[in-house]
Amino acid sequence: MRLTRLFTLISAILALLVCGVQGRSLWAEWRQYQAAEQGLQALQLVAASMRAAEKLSFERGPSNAVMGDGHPAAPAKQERLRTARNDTNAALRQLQQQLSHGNTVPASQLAGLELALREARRHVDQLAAQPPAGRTPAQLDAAVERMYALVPLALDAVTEATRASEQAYPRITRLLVKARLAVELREYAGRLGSTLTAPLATAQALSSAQQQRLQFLRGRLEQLRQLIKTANNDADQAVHIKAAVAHMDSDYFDAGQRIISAVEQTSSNGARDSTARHYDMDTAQFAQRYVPTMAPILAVRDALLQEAENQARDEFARARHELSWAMLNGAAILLVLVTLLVIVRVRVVTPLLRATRAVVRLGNGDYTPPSRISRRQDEIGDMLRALATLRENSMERQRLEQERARLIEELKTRADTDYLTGILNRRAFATAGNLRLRGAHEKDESLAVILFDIDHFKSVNDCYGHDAGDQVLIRIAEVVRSTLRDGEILARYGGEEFVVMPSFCGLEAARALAERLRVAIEQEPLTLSDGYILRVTASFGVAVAHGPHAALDDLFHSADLALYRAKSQGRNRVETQL
Ligand SMILES: Nc1nc2c(ncn2[C@@H]2O[C@H](COP(=O)(O)OP(=O)(O)OP(=O)(O)O)[C@@H](O)[C@H]2O)c(=O)[nH]1
Repeated sequence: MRLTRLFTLISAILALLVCGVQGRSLWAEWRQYQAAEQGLQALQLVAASMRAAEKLSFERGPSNAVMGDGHPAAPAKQERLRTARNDTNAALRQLQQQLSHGNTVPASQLAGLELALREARRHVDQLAAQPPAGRTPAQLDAAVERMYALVPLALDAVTEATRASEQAYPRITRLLVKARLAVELREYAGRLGSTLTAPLATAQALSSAQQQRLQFLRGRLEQLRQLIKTANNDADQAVHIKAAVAHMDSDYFDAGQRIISAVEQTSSNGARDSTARHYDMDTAQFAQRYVPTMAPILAVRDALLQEAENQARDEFARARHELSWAMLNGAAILLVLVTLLVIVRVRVVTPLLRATRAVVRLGNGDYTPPSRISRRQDEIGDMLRALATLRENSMERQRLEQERARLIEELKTRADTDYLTGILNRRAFATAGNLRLRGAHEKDESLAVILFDIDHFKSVNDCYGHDAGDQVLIRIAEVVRSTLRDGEILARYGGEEFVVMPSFCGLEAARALAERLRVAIEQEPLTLSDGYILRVTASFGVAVAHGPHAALDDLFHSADLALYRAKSQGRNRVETQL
């Protein structure tokens, strides 16, 4: 696999892994954050339902007052009932709104409560519309019971919501339970007071059923009080909760209960149940004194709810904080990863690839210099510099090899070339001659050799100097060369002696060529460097070889004999072998 592809693959896998881990952790934090948000909403819902329950509890007092009054009831009592109902309606509306905003509890759960409330109010209004004599105790009890049943309905409507907030914030479960216990306590305290309403209104002693009810309610109240006071965790021992509980103890369980006991005492003072009792207060005065003592119970509820809300808000803030951190953390890790990958790519992979390409180019003999020289001080920089050195060395080696080849070629040329005239020397001619002789054998052709020698050359040297002799030799070679055609070999055989090997031909053709050369030399005026013009002649010996056994030396020997004859017969002539 190519390095770039491997790097891309590794980068992708790493990015996926990191994104996966970060995404998982972010998802968990997000779920926690959402649960905390929902739990907070549910908690507010619980508080709203408890306040609605409180208003329903309050409504009972004015309802009882109207049912216990004449017909029509006193306007002040009617007004109090209207206000209480409006308060209840407002509290229920608020609860309804919160239910419809939050997703935790369907708003339809309030429908049962609203139906029961309408029914309870209808009964209250029906009884109030009748003259007091027409209101039977059973009807009154039924109306009161209907009102009693409303509070649990209100509390039950948000049971689901309570669970949601408990799930989100398990630590505050006890606080919510105790807040609900406080609501119940307030409810039972109200019922305790209501139990005395009839005896006070009729100035009668408490019936035994009423006394039993009082005992039951007192027991229940004490039970609830102890449950609220039980220390479950640090949260419900918060200072303001303890202060609220202490206030409830002194105001309700002390002062409030004394009011109840006083009424009870007066009731039990008479000899017979049927005897009229002279209570120190009527129902209104009783309510005026007793109802305020119940207020601290709701203060306990509020303190518990407040503490629960504080803790929930802390948890929510913590969840939000954790989520922000997780997001920040994830972004930072991704940023670091991307930066690292970019650094590795830019600082390692790309230079490596560039170096690889450069090495491949070097291997192919391409010595194109790099676009820029690396100034890096790390290992990659060392490698790139080593590569530059390798390139320079390779270039130098190539240059040396080219020089060597050129020198070899030059040496080869020099070894085959006559230093003075530039034509082939005797050695090269022997090589070429033997080659051609073989060709002649193969083609069954004749091969001729023309040997010629400048006449009286010694006197040229003697008269004009050795340099002039050299110039004559050079010019003679030029003249002969220009006379010959391609394929006809010319060489300097030694001293002032030259040899020509024409293309495959017979003796006559060779003789004719020798004659042409003789005439060309004879007719060429040779101008020396100092201005002298010389004319020289040459004598020619021609020999021909044919057949498979011909040898170059024999051929030369024959030509030499012919040349000798030409010299001896007067020079400037052509002689052929005999
Ligand atoms: N300048 C010069 N002279 C050379 C060279 N090679 C040989 N010679 C001279 O050529 C001369 C040859 O002389 P000889 O062999 O006596 O022949 P010749 O004077 O040409 O007389 P014939 O051949 O009999 O006509 C000698 O003086 C050599 O020194 C050379 O490369 N340059």
